[in-house]
Amino acid sequence: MSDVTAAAPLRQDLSEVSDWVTLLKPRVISLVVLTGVVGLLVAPGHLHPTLAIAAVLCIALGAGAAGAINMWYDRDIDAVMRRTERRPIPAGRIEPGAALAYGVGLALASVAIMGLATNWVAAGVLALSIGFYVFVYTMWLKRRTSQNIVIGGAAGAFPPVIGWAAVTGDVTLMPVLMFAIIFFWTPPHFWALSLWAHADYEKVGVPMLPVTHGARETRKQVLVYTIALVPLTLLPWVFGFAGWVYAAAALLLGAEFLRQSVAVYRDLQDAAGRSLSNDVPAKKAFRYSLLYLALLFIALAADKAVLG
Ligand code: HEM
Ligand SMILES: CC(C)=CCC/C(C)=C/CC/C(C)=C/COP(=O)(O)OP(=O)(O)O
Repeated sequence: MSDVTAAAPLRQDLSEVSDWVTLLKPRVISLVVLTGVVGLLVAPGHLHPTLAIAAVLCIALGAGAAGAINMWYDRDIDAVMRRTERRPIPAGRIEPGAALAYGVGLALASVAIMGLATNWVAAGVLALSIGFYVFVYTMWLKRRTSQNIVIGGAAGAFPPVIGWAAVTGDVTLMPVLMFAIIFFWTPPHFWALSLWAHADYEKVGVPMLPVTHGARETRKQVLVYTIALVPLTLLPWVFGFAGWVYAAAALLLGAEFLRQSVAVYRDLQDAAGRSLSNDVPAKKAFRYSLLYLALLFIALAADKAVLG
């Protein structure tokens, strides 16, 4: 057998593995894991490093499992939307039933291992967030209301609470503040994206805000939530959970997020109605939203490392 023929099965195996990884929405998980790790780092107390690693893996697996079940449920609309048509299920590379079994199996395993490795409060919040993403967001609200991502978005706000609870076994004010920060960050994050991705959602009848209320209202809501978010991010400092390192970072990062959201609001390209697919301010704001949340949470951890 020539080298080229011998390499073909290996290439196929690797691409199959990569499809199973894609089902977990790995790029989204990276930020979920970052916020979960920061929850774990800023919590008072100590968790054995092996158990801390297990807890982080469980957050990643649980979030990934929920993503896989989301892709199983949404396979009909994913097949029609350009952004998602090449995903493993609509592209026919993974059987829907197999993806569902994989997602449910990983979800159960992640919750069980979290409970055994740390405590059942952390495991319970992990189960709640998986349930929120799968049942509340994906199955109930996503196709029914333009407020889908506001209410359902709570799912993505739980990871720092899970990280905190893995160390302390409780949920107090600081993890609630971290939850609130991600909760208010989600609408500008998603609605900025939806301004240029609205055609896909329109095509499949998913009632995202630009589809139901138009681009102008969406731009306003991006700004309104960013205005609410920035003072909220200062509360960990106000309540004494974080010091000046975090407060300075929150102010600087927030000022830039506000600047970007004002640019999204002021953009008049769609004065007549719809946004355009090359909506530059909205694309910039979406990309910045990812950097913003990452740096804000890194600042929280750095603040604790520097100031104790
Ligand atoms: C209901 C809440 C949310 C919705 C509807 C949403 C929706 C989306 C969508 C549609 C994308 C584009 C994905 C793609 O390229 O195909 C995206 C990207 C992303 N989201 Fe969200 N998101 C939500 C919450 C979150 C949360 C809570 C996090 C993490 C804390 C997060 C992290 C990310 C990341 C890291 C990306 C970039 C992925 C990439 O590079 O492809 N999202 N989001
Ligand atoms: C621990 C745990 C369970 C965390 C939850 C993780 C998380 C980030 C939830 C929010 C979700 C998200 C990426 C929604 C996009 O779904 P969509 O179906 O609207 O996007 P799509 O069209 O790209 O599939």
